[in-house]
Amino acid sequence: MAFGTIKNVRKVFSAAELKSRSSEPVVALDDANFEFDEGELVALLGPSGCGKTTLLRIVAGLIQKTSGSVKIGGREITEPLGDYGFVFQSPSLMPWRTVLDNVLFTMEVLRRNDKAARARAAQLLDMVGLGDFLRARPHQLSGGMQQRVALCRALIHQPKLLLMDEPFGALDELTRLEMNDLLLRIRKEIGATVLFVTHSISEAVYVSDQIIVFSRRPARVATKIPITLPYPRTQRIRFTSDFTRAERLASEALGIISPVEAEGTAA
Ligand SMILES: Nc1ncnc2c1ncn2[C@@H]1O[C@H](COP(=O)(O)OP(=O)(O)OP(=O)(O)O)[C@@H](O)[C@H]1O
Repeated sequence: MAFGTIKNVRKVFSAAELKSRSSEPVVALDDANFEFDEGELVALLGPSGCGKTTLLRIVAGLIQKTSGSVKIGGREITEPLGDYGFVFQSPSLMPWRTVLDNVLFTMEVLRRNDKAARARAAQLLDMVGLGDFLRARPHQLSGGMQQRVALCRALIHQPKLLLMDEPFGALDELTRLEMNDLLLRIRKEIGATVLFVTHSISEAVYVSDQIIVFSRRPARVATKIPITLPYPRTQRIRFTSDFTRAERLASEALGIISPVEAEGTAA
């Protein structure tokens, strides 16, 4: 049985939720359907405003769906899911706290900030290459380093599910490539299941096992693209025909190129 099942999920933001009397309801998601296995990394790709963030928030139980079913680990999500980590586009670190204490924040909220938690935080920070920055403050770190701290904060309580909302979207390209490799390495070591929202076709192909391509709002799943590129993946894989084929399929699904054009290009 699949670890996660998204079935006929629809989300309409009512005029009341929009906090404006004159607003029309917004259909953010219309009949989203897909499944994923435990340990899988699923990239969610789609045009801006098509409801990707909304879907992550529904999966986390932070907002209610209008209809449909979301099951994680066999359980229907009707309230905030305890066992998940969330990484946003902005690292949102607390500037007055050290790197270590930012990571431990999750454990404070869970009232599990003990010696073992501190040891794990230090171990995670070491794993992402920040072992020498435990006592640093966020302003002393680059954007990529701050996002590594945010990743450790999301993983400190060993969640089964990691939700990532354009986590590397604000980084320069080289840092982003590095973070893609870091994500692949961390995921191998930790074994979490990941739902990963991105706007980047090549990032989606590089990091994922499956790409779910959404149509324009109201979003439906346009295509599911299995990514069968072998592991371990290194940047060189971007220059293989299997990689460019997956990019082409995603570009077609997004309507960036037509299938006919794509055939012409390939010839
Ligand atoms: N809390 C909310 N109240 C009302 N409407 C909302 C709310 N959150 C999202 N929406 C609307 O739902 C639609 C989908 O938004 P969402 O942020 O999920 O899209 P997205 O695909 O993540 O976009 P992007 O890629 O630009 O981040 C948008 O039209 C947005 O205005």
